[in-house]
Order: sequence, then structure tokens, then C-alpha cells
Amino acid sequence: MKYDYDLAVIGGGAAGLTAAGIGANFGARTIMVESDQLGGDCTWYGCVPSKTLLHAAKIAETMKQAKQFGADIGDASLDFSRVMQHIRNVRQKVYQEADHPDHFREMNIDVEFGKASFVDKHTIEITESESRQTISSRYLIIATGSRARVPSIPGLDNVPYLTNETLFELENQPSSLAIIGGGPIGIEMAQAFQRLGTDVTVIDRLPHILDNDNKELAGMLQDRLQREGVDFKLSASVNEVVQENGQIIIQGEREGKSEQWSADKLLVATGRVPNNEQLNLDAAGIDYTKHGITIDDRCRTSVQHIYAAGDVTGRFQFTHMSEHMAKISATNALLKIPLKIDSRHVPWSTYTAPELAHVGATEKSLIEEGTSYEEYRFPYDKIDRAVTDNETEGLIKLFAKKRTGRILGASIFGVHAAELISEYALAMKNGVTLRKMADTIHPYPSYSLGARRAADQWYVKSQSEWLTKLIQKIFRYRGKLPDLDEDRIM
Ligand SMILES: Cc1cc2nc3c(=O)[nH]c(=O)nc-3n(C[C@H](O)[C@H](O)[C@H](O)COP(=O)(O)OP(=O)(O)OC[C@H]3O[C@@H](n4cnc5c(N)ncnc54)[C@H](O)[C@@H]3O)c2cc1C
Ligand SMILES: NC(=O)c1ccc[n+]([C@@H]2O[C@H](COP(=O)([O-])OP(=O)(O)OC[C@H]3O[C@@H](n4cnc5c(N)ncnc54)[C@H](O)[C@@H]3O)[C@@H](O)[C@H]2O)c1
Repeated sequence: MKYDYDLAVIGGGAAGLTAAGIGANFGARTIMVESDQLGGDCTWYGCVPSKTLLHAAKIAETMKQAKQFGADIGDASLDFSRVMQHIRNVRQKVYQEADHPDHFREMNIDVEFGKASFVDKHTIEITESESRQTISSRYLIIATGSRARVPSIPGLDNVPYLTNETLFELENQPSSLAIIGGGPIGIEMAQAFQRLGTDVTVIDRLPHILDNDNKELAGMLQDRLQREGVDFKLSASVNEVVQENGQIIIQGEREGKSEQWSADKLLVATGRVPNNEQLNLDAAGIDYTKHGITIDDRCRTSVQHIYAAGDVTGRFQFTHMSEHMAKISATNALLKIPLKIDSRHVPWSTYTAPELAHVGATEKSLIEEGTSYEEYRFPYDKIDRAVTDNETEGLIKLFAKKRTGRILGASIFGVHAAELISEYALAMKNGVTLRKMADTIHPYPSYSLGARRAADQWYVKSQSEWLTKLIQKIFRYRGKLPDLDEDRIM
């Protein structure tokens, strides 16, 4: 049978753009269908605006601290509406330079705007206002992303709450902001708004923030945010939300006691739901659950020639993983190369200041799976560059095999953690052990030297009394035995 296209990609976010680009690059006749604007969540409502806002917030914080470096800039602060305009300009710039349809049309990709839904296993209908067209394709990749999950809290529908889609459209700075959800979105936005001068309260049902991260390090970040003024209401349930005299009133409960919190604005950041309802998946026989489209390790759905990548699968909801999964989907579909999702080396970072980053196995998963491992710790206050920069708050935690130094996972809280974590990702992926990292020359005084010194801790812990005594004996050394406390920091 002859199809209109070799590859049809539904959705033009991080996953869709990558998949379509790979398709065209392999010489496949490719179409990409997008219901809104190319770029998806990351460009418009996610990574780009949130990181630009965090950068502005960092400038505000630096201005506050400028006195200690001799600058007398008084009570200077940033103009909120200009910060928001700047965010929208950056977003446009990214869109124009990376996501604009012309770039993809130049690559010979047909870009169509409209909502796609399945007619059968090879055919989709594209609906835009009154117009409808159907196209057929040999292979399809679904990359329709996710949207904010709004919990069913009584009264929530009757108040003007914000989500990540509306937050960056604010014109005026709220004097106070309540955030339901202490995940990455809630925590990044809490620090950004607090630093810009809004009083922030974070409410979460769990007793801690950032549930996927290392508990100790997430606790350090929570302490830092508390010192900056963020108020945390943890282990809290939200029972009702109402609006009174322009204020949002949240009726909650903690430790069995009723509490009430109020704020100018409310941000709901309680996770994501997949965008799959409008796809008419049943018409193609594609399996899905409430978490997303079901896929195997090769990103294949229950239908052999249909793949899914990115947030819509409910797997790892990060831009880099959307791109990775798009690559796996397109390569499996078009080249029949059986690549699998690399779920053992997934890095992520929360872009607060300092950052919190992770790669590989978590301490929690190692304990739960009963894997034997050794922990290596290195504090930021022993990294000279952190000292010169007055950024000594932080800790590198490495999990590795004791004998070989094979790295199982790494968690970092500290400045540039998101950059440092890639060194561990590269090491893990390529079998570079802590010993090899420790033996690799790193420049002084860099933060990456901290990564090397954390790896040095493998040597420190591996050194034993008997070996030291043996060295003394062989070479007839007469000094005192050194302090061989395993937890010493060298
Ligand atoms: C506030 C925030 C901050 C974030 N920060 C980071 C970060 O710092 N780092 C990171 O790695 N990740 C971050 N993320 C997550 C990241 O944005 C997502 O993982 C990523 O955008 C998912 O890409 P995707 O292609 O799967 O989906 P999307 O980017 O959502 O793209 C899906 C596209 O499909 C379109 N679509 C939907 N239905 C249809 C249909 N029926 N027909 C046609 N088109 C359709 C949509 O309009 C959309 O353009 C953040 C998310 C948020 C919300
Ligand atoms: N830097 C990054 O990479 C980055 C930044 C932002 C978002 N993201 C991605 O976006 C996804 C969504 O982020 P998120 O923060 O919305 O979701 P999340 O699922 O990570 O966290 C949601 C939080 O809300 C809490 N919660 C849920 N319902 C609640 C309720 N009714 N009352 C009180 N608390 C409640 C949960 O306990 C949880 O802590 C993340 O999984 C992440 O992959 C990534």
C-alpha cells in the first residue's frame, strides 16, 4: 500500500521537532502536525520562561548581596512587568531561532497546523477551525506532550488559579503567591518569585519537597529557601479554595489541625496529565492508561508501526528525555535499529540557586533493591572555587561499588550542579570509574575540580591500615600511621 508519507509526527514540541528532524535527515517523506505553535511546553510555558525568570531572580538576589563586595546600590529592585516582558522576548527569540516552521520546511518537512486524531492505524485527520484533511503514513510518532494536572479540590474551579500556561503572562507582581505542589515547578517558581519580592508559601501533601530527589540534598535546598523567606506548609492537605475580597483563601489541614492560608495569587503545580484524549487512540487500537500512552523500551506502542515519545508517555518528563525518546522512536521506526531508552543514566536538575541535580540510581532505589554500594561525600566548602565565589553551601554525594569504583549514581546540591552532573553521566555511560575520574587532571580552581576531589574519596576510603603498613615495611618508612578514618575529607 502507498501512503502519503513515510513518517507522520503528531506534536511539534521537543520530542516532535527532534523526531521530524531525524525523519527528514534519513530521507523519509515527513509531516509534522501541530495544534498550537511549534516549540511546545519547553519554549512557551516551561523551561525557557522559567529559567529566564530564575535568571532575573538571581540578578535581584545578587543586587541584594552587592554591598559585601563594596557596591552601594541602595534598595535597587527589578521592575516586574519589564522582567515578564523580557521573558516573553527571550521566548520569541528561541522560537524564531530554533522552532519557527520555516526552519523545518527548509528541511523538506511538511508542517501542518491543526488537531490530529486517528482515523485508523495509518490515517490521521487534521482539523483546523472548519477545515479537515486526512493524511496517511507508513510510520507515526505521537509526541503530544502533557499539561498541568489540576487536582479536584472543592472550590478550585471558581477561583482564578494560575498554571505554568498562564504564570508567565502575569503583568503585575503579586505581593503574595501560594503554590500547591513542591515538585520542580513549584520549587523553582517559589525561589524566583520570593527573590523578586513576592511572599511565597509552598503547600505539599508530602513531608518533604522534590520527592524524586535525594532526601538529604532536597532538605538542604528547603533550608536555603526557608532562609530566603519561602514559607513551607508540608504534610498538608488542601480541603477547599475560595476567593474573598480579591484574596485566595486556602482551607487546609496539618497534623489533624485546620489551617487557613491566603495569598494574592495561587499557582497549581501538582504534576502533569498526558495530552491523549483528543487523539482518538482507540480508532488505531493504541493502548494507554491515565499516565500516558503505553510504550516498550523502544518507544513502540501496542501498534507495531506507531511510536510515542516525550511527556505523552508519562515516562521521564524532561526536554532532554523527550529528545532522547524521539531519537529512539525515529531510529527504530525508520532504520530498524533496535535502540532502547537509556533509563539507567537519566540526569535531571532543578534550576534553583544553588541547583539540585542527579543522575543514575538514587540512594532510595539502591536501598530498596538491596544493591551493595558505598557512599562518597564531598562538601562544597572544600572546593576552592566555591570559597572564592562565596558559594560554599552544597554537597556532592556519589554512590559506587566499593571495590571497583563503578559509579551507580550521583546527586549534587550546589552551584553549577546541573553542569557537573554531566561529567558523571558521561563517566557512567562509558564505564569510567571513580578511580579513573580521580586520576584525570581537572583545572584549578574550577567547580569540576570538586568532582575530581569527590572521586578522590574513593582512594581515601580504599586505603587500609594493612596496606599502609605494608608500604612502610617494603620501603622502610618510619612515620606515624596517618588518620585512616573512612569519613575524612582529603
Ligand atoms: C514550568 C516548567 C518548567 C520545565 N523546566 C524544565 C527544565 O528545566 N528542563 C527539562 O528538561 N524539562 C523541563 N520541563 C519539562 C519539559 O518542558 C517537557 O518535558 C517537554 O516540553 C516535553 O516535550 P514534549 O515534546 O513531550 O511535549 P510538548 O513540549 O508539550 O509538545 C507537545 C506538542 O504537541 C501539541 N499537540 C497536543 N495535542 C495535539 C494534537 N492532537 N494534534 C497536534 N498537536 C498536538 C502541543 O500543542 C505541543 O506543541 C518543564 C516543564 C514545565 C511545565
Ligand atoms: N528543572 C526541570 O527539569 C523541571 C522543572 C519543572 C518541571 N519539570 C518537569 O515537569 C513535571 C511536573 O512538575 P510538577 O512540579 O508539576 O510535578 P511533580 O509531580 O514533580 O510534583 C507535584 C507535587 O505536588 C504535590 N501534590 C500533588 N497533588 C497535591 C495536592 N492535592 N495537595 C498538595 N500537594 C499536592 C505532590 O506531592 C508533588 O510533590 C516534573 O515531573 C518534571 O519532570 C522539570
